Amino acid sequence: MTPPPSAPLVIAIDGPAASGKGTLARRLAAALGFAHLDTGGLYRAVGLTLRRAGQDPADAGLAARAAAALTPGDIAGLMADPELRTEATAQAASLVSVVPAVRQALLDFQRDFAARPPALAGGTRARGAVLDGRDIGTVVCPGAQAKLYVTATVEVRAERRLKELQGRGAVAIYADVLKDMKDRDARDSQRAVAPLKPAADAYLLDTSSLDADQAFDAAMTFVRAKPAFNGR
Ligand SMILES: Nc1ncnc2c1ncn2[C@@H]1O[C@H](COP(=O)(O)OP(=O)(O)OP(=O)(O)O)[C@@H](O)[C@H]1O
Ligand SMILES: Nc1ccn([C@@H]2O[C@H](COP(=O)(O)O)[C@@H](O)[C@H]2O)c(=O)n1
Repeated sequence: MTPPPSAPLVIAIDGPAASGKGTLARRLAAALGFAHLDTGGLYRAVGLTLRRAGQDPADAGLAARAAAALTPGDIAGLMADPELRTEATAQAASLVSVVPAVRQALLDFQRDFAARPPALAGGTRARGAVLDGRDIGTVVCPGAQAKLYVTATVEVRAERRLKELQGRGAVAIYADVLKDMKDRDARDSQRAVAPLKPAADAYLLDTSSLDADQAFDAAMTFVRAKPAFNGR
């Protein structure tokens, strides 16, 4: 008889904006044959929905209603929308993310992804899931087999975001990007529910002086040393 497929492994990656967690999460997922979920995209989807409707993302009631109404189909569409990646949408996401009912509405989607990761491109079964965000190791997947907290100085992160925005043809000024990043860091780490913070058992990875390859190598060494990942 064929043994049942083993439960998917989960890697939780948290950290502040532009620390490189998304880049790292995508690379780890590709290397391990895992599915990847950018959970920031979910909060951005709520923020963008409100902006498009001309509604204030700081209005807790409207934000909660928008989050509860989002279907998986809406999420897939919004995740592919270029406007999801703008700084205005990032700020809207940060505003809606302080609302407990918004976080609750998005929790099942994230936990379901971790428990039943979707098939990879080509239809291959994913052997696990990598989720990146702010509260994955602490709230969404506290039982994750590997947890990383990726960080970098705010100045380095603002430089990275500036380059990224300019690379996309956006007009951006370093001082504005730095200020937005500081505002978002403060709101994300000081909110009452699920604030940005490392899980007690997370591996702290400061990428301030690491390039993306070096960050990936360090993360892979950490993950492979975890008993659950032996042989992967
Ligand atoms: N170690 C690194 N060194 C230099 N640049 C990096 C590194 N990691 C990622 N980058 C670049 O920095 C930018 C931000 O990276 P990324 O999107 O992975 O960050 P993030 O933490 O997921 O941000 P956000 O939370 O805002 O989505 C991207 O342009 C990416 O290519
Ligand atoms: N698990 C998460 C992920 C994100 N947020 C909020 O969304 C904002 C945008 O996230 P990005 O990763 O795309 O930058 C972020 O600033 C947080 O406010 C969250 O609360 N929890």
